[in-house]
This record gives sequence, structure tokens and C-alpha cells, in this order.
Amino acid sequence: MLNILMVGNGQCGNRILDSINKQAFGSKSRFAKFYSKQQYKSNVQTLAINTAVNDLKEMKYTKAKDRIHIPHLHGVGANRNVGRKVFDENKSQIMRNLDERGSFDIAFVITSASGGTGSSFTPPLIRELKEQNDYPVYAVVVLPFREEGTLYLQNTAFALKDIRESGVDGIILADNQYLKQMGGDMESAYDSINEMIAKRLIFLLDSLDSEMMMVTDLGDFKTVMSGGAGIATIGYYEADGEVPIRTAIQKAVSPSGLLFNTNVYEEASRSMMIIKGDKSYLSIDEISTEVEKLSDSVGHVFKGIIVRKGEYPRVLSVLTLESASELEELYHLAVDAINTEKEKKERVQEDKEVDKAFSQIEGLEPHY
Ligand SMILES: Nc1nc2c(ncn2[C@@H]2O[C@H](COP(=O)(O)OP(=O)(O)OP(=O)(O)O)[C@@H](O)[C@H]2O)c(=O)[nH]1
Repeated sequence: MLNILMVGNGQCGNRILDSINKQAFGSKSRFAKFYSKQQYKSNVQTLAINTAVNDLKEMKYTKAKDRIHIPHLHGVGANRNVGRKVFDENKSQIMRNLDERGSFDIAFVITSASGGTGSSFTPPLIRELKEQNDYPVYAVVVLPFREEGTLYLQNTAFALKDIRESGVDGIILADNQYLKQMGGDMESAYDSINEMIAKRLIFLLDSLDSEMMMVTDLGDFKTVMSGGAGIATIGYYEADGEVPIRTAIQKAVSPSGLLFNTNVYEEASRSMMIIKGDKSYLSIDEISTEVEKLSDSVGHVFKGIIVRKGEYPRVLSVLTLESASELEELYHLAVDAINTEKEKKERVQEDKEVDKAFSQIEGLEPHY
């Protein structure tokens, strides 16, 4: 049995964590968190951390003892400098809470890259976890919608760099912009995206702790995640009827299944493929052909097969990337955003028009 830690930082991290708990409790009831037991095979501990108490209160499926409020107004307002300071001031409380939860085999820290709290808490938190423990720690990082503005773009660029330099064992990317094809209004788009991410992570955890026909385990996952440029993404396909296994595998690495925009045949560096379903669907010939196709361009593909009686095929792919053109484009936008912010600040400092207006009444008093 694996001991797994999942931390969700900031609003986005909290909500994805809640979606994980929702799916793991296996109930739509909002009282599930009080009455039912998680359906994990592994020992999974979830912890939500936030400066905004309302974000924590909004969580429906995560127990109260698994939510830590770090008081600071109502969030840090996308300011990562403030966020870092607040983390430092509260570091011992956060780390004590984590210590009390015992030891783990693997940890995931989930956050948006663009907000203030999650993106500034995550790098030092990972650094602390890595310094105090010897288990691997992975970051699950959500990229913003590109139109959300200059502050979010510049936060994203610096947060990703900070997370990469934190000692993290790998970064799994999910991109709101790419996933917004889910459609609907903002709130339901968030819910669908969170569900997609949660479903993939739960499938991954479940598989790492399964008895497979052909085995992939935590060791293989670590090897995959240590490949490439330290950046990864996850693909998934779930058949809702009888689908040939080759189609299911293809869909799990196609744009519709991925959390981040990449051409896996060009950009992936290592891969892990977990295939689940009734044995009548698991044609070894088809599986071998498809995996070979992928390994021809990717290099190494670990594969695991889990037989589940009566279930339609489901396939999960973990892909580390050696290059990511989408990320390069995002950094171009971020550089523009940083320059815009810088110029704006300089203009305000140079251009004292507003000060001039105020200075006109210097030395005067109001008369009534
Ligand atoms: N996928 C997804 N993205 C979200 C969700 N909530 C917020 N975001 C994205 O997260 C980014 C904003 O970060 P938040 O997580 O809200 O910020 P925070 O870490 O709480 O930090 P502050 O609010 O600045 O203190 C934006 O790019 C949002 O689009 C969510 O539930 N799901």
C-alpha cells in the first residue's frame, strides 16, 4: 500500500483537491466528507492550504481538519512577493501539520501558476518537503487563460521557474487555455477542467497501487518523470462502449485526451502507458503495435495492463517532454507582459501629472 500526500495550494489547488476528494468518496452528497470513507486503496492524505478563508469554506468534499487557513486578508491579490513573505511567516505551522501526517512514498502539490498564494507557496513548500524527506515530490501546475492579463502572465513565468528550481522531481502541466474547449460558462469550465485533472490523478494513483498483468510501478513513474526537461503532461481516454484498444491508446495521446498542448510524437521524451479494461478488449497484438509506434518516436514507453472484469477500456498516458513549443509561446507573452508592467510603473514614476494636480492645493485650506 502506498502512502500518498496531496496538497492543494490557493484557490485553484484547493478546488482540484476537492474534486479529487469528491471522486474518491464516490458520492455526490455534500455530506460525504463526514460519513463515508475514501475509496482509495492507498493511504491518501489530502491537505488544502490558502490565505483566503472563503476559498477553503467553499470546499465540499475535503474534511475541515484537512484545510489550513493562513490568515492574510482575503488572499494575496496575485502578489507573489507578499505570498512568499506570508509563507515564510507561517512555514513552521504548515510544516508541523505535514510532519504530523507521517511519512509518504510520493507527494503531489497542486497549484495554479498565475495567482498569488498557490504560486508563491508551492516552491518553498516543495523545497521544505524535499529537504526534510526523501520521497519524490511532483507539482501539478495549472496555466492561465491567456486573456486573464499581464499580472497572471508574469506570475506564471516566474512561478514555473521557481518551482523548477525548488528541487521538485517533475512538473505536470495542465493548461486552462487549452482545456477551455470544455465550453460553458467560467464556473462550469473550471469544474470540468478540475474533474479532468482529478480523474487522471486518481487513475494514476490507483494504477501505481494495483496488481497489474504487466507491471508499471512507482519506480517506473519516477523514471518517466525524471526524463526530458522536467516537464510532463497526462493524457487519458475512457471508452463508454466497445472501442478497440488501439483506438483507446491513440486517443489517450491525442489532443482531445491531453491536459497540455503538445505533439507527443515530436516533443515527448519518455512515456508510461496504463491500460485498463476487461480482458476481452486487451488484444496484446494491438497494444504492442500502438506502443511500438509511440516508442519509435518517444524512445522508451513503460506499459502496464490492468484487467478489470466487465469494464470498457481506459488508457492513461504520462508523458515527459523534452521540448514544449506551447510553453515557449507562453514565455514570449509573459516577457511582453512583464515589460508592459515595468513600463507602466516607470511611466507613473516619471510622469507626475497626478502629483502636479495635487500640488496645486499645497498650503491652501478649505473655506466653508
Ligand atoms: N482549472 C482551474 N483554474 C482555476 C480555478 N480557480 C482559479 N483558477 C485559475 O487560477 C488562476 C488564479 O489563481 P488562484 O488559484 O485563484 O489564486 P490563489 O493562488 O488563490 O492566489 P490569490 O487569490 O492571488 O491569493 C487563474 O489563472 C484562474 O483561471 C479552478 O477551479 N480550476
